[in-house]
Amino acid sequence: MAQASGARAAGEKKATAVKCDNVEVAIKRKLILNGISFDIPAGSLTGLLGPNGAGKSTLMRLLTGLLEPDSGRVELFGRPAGTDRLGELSFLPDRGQLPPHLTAGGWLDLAAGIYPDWNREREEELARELGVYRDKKIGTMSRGEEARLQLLTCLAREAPLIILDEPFAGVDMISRERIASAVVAEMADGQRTFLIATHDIREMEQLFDRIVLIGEGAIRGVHDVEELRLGGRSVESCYRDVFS
Ligand SMILES: Nc1ncnc2c1ncn2[C@@H]1O[C@H](COP(=O)(O)OP(=O)(O)OP(=O)(O)O)[C@@H](O)[C@H]1O
Repeated sequence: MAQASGARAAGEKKATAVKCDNVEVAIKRKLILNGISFDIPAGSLTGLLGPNGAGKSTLMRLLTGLLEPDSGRVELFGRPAGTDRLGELSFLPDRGQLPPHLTAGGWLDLAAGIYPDWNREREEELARELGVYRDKKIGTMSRGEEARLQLLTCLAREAPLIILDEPFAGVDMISRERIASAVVAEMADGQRTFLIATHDIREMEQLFDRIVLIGEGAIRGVHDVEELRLGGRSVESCYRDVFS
C-alpha cells in the first residue's frame, strides 16, 4: 500500500481545516453526537475510525453543513460550516448513487459543468489510475467500479477539503490500492486536507497521519500516527485497545 509523502511528510502544518467545539446532535430525540471536540490541521490526512453506528457519517454530514448541530460550533478554515461552504469541500457520502442511465463520460461531463473547480486534466489522470472507462454505462457497473467513479468525481475537484465516507466499501484489494495511491498523489503538495471514514484500518493505516476515534457518539481519542509509532503502537492496536 502506498505511503504518504511530500510536503506533508516534511511536517509543515498550517491552519486548522476543521474545528468541532462541544458539538451535540440529536436525531428523533436520540443523542447521536455528544460533546464532540477535535481539530484537523490543514494539509493532513485524518482517519475517522469507529465501530458501526458510532456516528462517523453523522459527523461528516455535520461538517458539510447538510446537518446542523443542536449545540456547539463547527468551523471550516476558521469560519462556521454551513451549506454556503459546500464549494470548499468535496464529499463522498456513504450511500451515494450516480444516475444509472448515464455513461461514466456523460456523468463526468455533467459534473465538470456543475463544479467550477473541476480539473479536466486531473479527471483524465485519475480515470487512468483508477481504471474508469468513459463509455461504460453506470447502470451496468459493478459496485466497485461505481465506487471508483464516485471517488474520481470527488478528487477531480480542487476543493481544499475532501471528506470521504467509506470510499473502499465493496472495492477489491487492487482497486483499494489504486484508490489509496490516488489519494496519496493528491496529498503530495500538502495543499489539501482529507478526512476519511473507513473500517479498513490495517490497509489504510500507512496513509493516515492522524486518527480520530469515535464510539457511541463521543470522541474516544485523537492521535498523531507518528507519535503512536514512536511509542511502538499501530493504529490497529490503538483501535483494539479502545473498542474491544
Ligand atoms: N436519520 C436517522 N434517524 C434515526 N437514527 C439515525 C439517523 N441517522 C443516524 N442515526 C443513528 O445514529 C447513529 C450513528 O449513525 P452513523 O450512520 O453516523 O454511524 P456510522 O459510524 O457512520 O456507522 P457505520 O460504520 O455503520 O456506517 C446510529 O445509531 C444510527 O442508527
